Amino acid sequence: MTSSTHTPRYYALLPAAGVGARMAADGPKQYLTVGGKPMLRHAVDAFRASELVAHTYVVVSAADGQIDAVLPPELDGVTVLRCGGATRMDTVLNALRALRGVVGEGDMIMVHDAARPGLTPALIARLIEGVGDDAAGGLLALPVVDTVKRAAGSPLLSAATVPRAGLWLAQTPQMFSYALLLRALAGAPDANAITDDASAVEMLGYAPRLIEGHPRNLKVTLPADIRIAEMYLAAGEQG
Ligand SMILES: Nc1ccn([C@@H]2O[C@H](COP(=O)(O)OP(=O)(O)OP(=O)(O)O)[C@@H](O)[C@H]2O)c(=O)n1
Ligand SMILES: C[C@](O)(CO)[C@H](O)COP(=O)(O)O
Repeated sequence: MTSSTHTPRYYALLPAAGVGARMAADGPKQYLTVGGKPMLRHAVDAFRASELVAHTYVVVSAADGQIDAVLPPELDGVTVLRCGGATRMDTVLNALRALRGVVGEGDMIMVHDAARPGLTPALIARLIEGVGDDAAGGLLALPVVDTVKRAAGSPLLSAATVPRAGLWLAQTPQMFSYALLLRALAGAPDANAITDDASAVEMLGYAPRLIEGHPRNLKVTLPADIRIAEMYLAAGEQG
């Protein structure tokens, strides 16, 4: 699906209002130090280093007391929005509503987890190039390489093997036009069931492009992920 003669601008939007329950740290995981700086700062710096990105918006909760130390107000190219919601979807939707009239309807929004510190300008460029002018947008993702089991029972049993052909693991950034993403999230039935932006867009009948990402762009979810993220950051490969 292709459309439009409008030349879009590319914006980054980072939901950073989660509590990191699965990390079970002292505070929200986006502020944990990974490879020498806060996790969130790695993600923001990848967008700041990309010449393709017009501006970066970071969305935190109204009560957040740590953001100013990580992203000082004078930092170029970044604006903090204090409108985080109860779910990731709510956080992104609140930010899109706050940006109405600030970004154009046809401009492209790259939504990226604050908890993915391994993003690089090369991966951002790959997403933008891969999506091109496809009106359905697209996302970074990785093909599943392991054998996939369906679990059942207690104790857990391997009830079936799910064919992995055609299965991909969604990463971020996920990129859509402002208008499409707002329509998708505003119309989505259940914020708790929408774990990524692409799933809301799919519900409108669109099929976003899958662009191969890189393992270094993992989401830091569990404590053991910190070491893996640090390994990729130290290796320096751009993805
Ligand atoms: N209400 C929420 C929930 C999540 N997020 C953000 O969405 C991304 C998704 O990552 P995830 O691992 O789900 O983060 P948390 O919700 O913090 O983690 P958990 O589910 O373990 O609590 C993170 O950048 C997180 O800060 C958000 O902005 N607002
Ligand atoms: C958006 C995401 O990171 C894509 O993999 C993921 O869906 C976040 O979901 P989670 O269930 O909160 O980990």
